[in-house]
Amino acid sequence: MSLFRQDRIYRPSEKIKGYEIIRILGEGRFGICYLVSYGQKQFILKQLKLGMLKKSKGKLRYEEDILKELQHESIPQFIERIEFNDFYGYVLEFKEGRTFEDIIYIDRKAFSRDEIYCIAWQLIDILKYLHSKGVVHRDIRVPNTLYHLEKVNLLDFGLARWINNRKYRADMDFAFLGDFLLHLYYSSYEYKKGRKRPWYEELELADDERLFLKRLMGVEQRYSSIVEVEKEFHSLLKIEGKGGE
Ligand SMILES: Nc1ncnc2c1ncn2[C@@H]1O[C@H](COP(=O)(O)OP(=O)(O)OP(=O)(O)O)[C@@H](O)[C@H]1O
Repeated sequence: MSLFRQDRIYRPSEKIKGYEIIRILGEGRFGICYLVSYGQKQFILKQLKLGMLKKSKGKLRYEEDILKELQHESIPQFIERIEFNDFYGYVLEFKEGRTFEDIIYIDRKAFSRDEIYCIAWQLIDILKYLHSKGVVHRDIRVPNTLYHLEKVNLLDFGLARWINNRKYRADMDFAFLGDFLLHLYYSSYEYKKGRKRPWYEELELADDERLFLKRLMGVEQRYSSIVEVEKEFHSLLKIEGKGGE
């Protein structure tokens, strides 16, 4: 998809309202994501493509509207909107870390069970916060999550919506969480020749762990709320002796 006529890509060392471009981090269908600096600090600047902004009839504004309402240490803070003639974008807090996608598929890190439980715990905490604020993320995936010093950060609220219990339900996040955790489990899996089996047969999982994942994924009765997910996860920690209360 080419840029709309007025869209301009900014180059390193150019400035936008005092923010100096360091480099482009990514270009999606809807925008360009820059790493920028202001004084000594680094930030993220998201430039929305003007053509898409028109076509999407407001949908591109959800990330901005939603991030403005959130305050959580694992979610980038909204800093400010920047708008002038042919530019529409916003500045976000820069979060440290590599994406789980890079850690799993480039670094080839094999996550231990303890690490997986610690990551799951943090993601459940983030989801509990989001759902309590009336937000469903709908895109918790390995390229949208950063890991730094054992802390998880959740990015990319482009598909996030206000929960309305019709089209946008909180439980939509559970299958994403389940699928995300499966990527972590598979990071240490040794593939064997032969017939491909479903994950719940292939992975070596304790019964309760398997049921927990199946319920997240909707293979068994889906959890009704993040509070229920948290409760079940808590009992799992106790059963597995991972230090839960
Ligand atoms: N707040 C942030 N802190 C640090 N890095 C970030 C932040 N936001 C985005 N990034 C980095 O920039 C990359 C691109 O960001 P993002 O996924 O939001 O935009 P995009 O790739 O242009 O959009 P999309 O993935 O929706 O097409 C991410 O993979 C991440 O590495």
